[in-house]
Amino acid sequence: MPLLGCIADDFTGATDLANTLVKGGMTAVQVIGVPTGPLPEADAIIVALKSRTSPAREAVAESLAACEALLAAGAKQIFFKYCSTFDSTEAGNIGPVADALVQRLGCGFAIANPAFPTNGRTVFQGHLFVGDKLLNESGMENHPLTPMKDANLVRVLGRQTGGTVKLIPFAVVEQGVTILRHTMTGLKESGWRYAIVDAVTDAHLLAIGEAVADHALVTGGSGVAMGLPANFRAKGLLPDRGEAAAALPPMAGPAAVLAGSCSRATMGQIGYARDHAHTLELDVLATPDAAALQAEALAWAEGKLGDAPIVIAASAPPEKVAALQRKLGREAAGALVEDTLAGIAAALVARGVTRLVVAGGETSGAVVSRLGVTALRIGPEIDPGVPWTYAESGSAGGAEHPGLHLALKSGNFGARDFFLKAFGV
Ligand SMILES: Nc1ncnc2c1ncn2[C@@H]1O[C@H](COP(=O)(O)OP(=O)(O)O)[C@@H](O)[C@H]1O
Ligand SMILES: O=C(O)[C@@H](O)C(=O)COP(=O)(O)O
Repeated sequence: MPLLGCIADDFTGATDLANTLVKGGMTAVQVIGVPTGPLPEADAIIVALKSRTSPAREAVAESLAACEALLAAGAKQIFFKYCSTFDSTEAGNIGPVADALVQRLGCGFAIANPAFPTNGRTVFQGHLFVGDKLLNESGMENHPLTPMKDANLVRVLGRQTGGTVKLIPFAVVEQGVTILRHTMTGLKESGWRYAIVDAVTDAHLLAIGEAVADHALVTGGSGVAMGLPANFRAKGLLPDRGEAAAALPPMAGPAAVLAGSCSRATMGQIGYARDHAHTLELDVLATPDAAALQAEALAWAEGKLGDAPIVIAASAPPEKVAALQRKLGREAAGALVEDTLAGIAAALVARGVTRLVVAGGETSGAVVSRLGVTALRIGPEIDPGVPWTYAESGSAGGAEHPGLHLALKSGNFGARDFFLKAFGV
């Protein structure tokens, strides 16, 4: 029976959250899509949806279905995971999904906290910073699907929800768990639906995590989940599992990286790979045709597969992304690139690739879905927020595989040498 039931709005976000929970000593399994059968055994189940950019009604329906499955399995607390850069549009989906979960759980109130200080995301006076930049000056204002043009999260969430949003400021958070707990209870009793909670350090997140021990619903990034394993341990529900929580089968076999993220960190990682690995950069604008791009990539990969990773990227700078979007429309442009990379992934697995890094949340959703993977066990962390995961043997995109190691890298996570470091190169 899972202790914590999680609903993540994209696949990299799900592994990021799972990674935090595993580091806190919980076993975690990431389930792909709304579960239809019995859930695997784990302390935390993370249902990975691709709902960040889908129409709000679909995102709500899928999230509620996931919530039902987690509650039916016995989950004691529900966590709604979204991006540490609060990726969303004016229409949602953070507000609509959170509203639906608050209503389903009958809890009236939930915190909203995307902070992840280790990766430079902090919230101060309700404003989200990425490093020393406000969110809307961090590059996220150019995101292909969810451009973030306002750093004031009280305002951003306020536009997406039918409820009300209040700030719990730094000065309150600094006072620690007891004051935080009272403040949250007070807000709930006064009819506020959400509190954006400031957090600048891990110590703040641990205090917030402890203060929400008895909340039916917690919403946020993976950072605020840091404090949750200790709550279950304090209640005598979680044994000390130590490093065993992150054990995966040994890794071997041909390696590849597929990048569909246009975020700054990924663009830097592609730049590094250019000098250190076989790297192909697809020009989607010149050839906006999935079949042709796949044929180009597979012909290029011929004879290059081995222990050192090959890197195939569709990523492009903002002006090229904008040009493709003008030509095809925003959604169709994203879908074309996702379809291209998903097809390449399936073909590479059919050619024996068993270790795969995918850069980008939407991209990971497309790739993992095409591979037909249904569950990922979470293993050791490569860089903050990005663990190796393992999918049991099965058939991926029509080809049998002996088990796949996958690392789903959030667009903006990872050091510059991530694509090689992940494989120990
Ligand atoms: N060259 C390109 N032109 C237009 N869109 C692109 C291009 N390369 C990637 N994309 C799209 O940009 C989106 C990036 O989103 P995602 O994979 O979630 O990355 P991130 O993790 O950085 O948010 C995807 O839908 C992807 O298909
Ligand atoms: O919280 C985060 O930043 C990540 O877990 C996440 O959700 C990233 O999404 P993508 O940038 O779309 O990969």
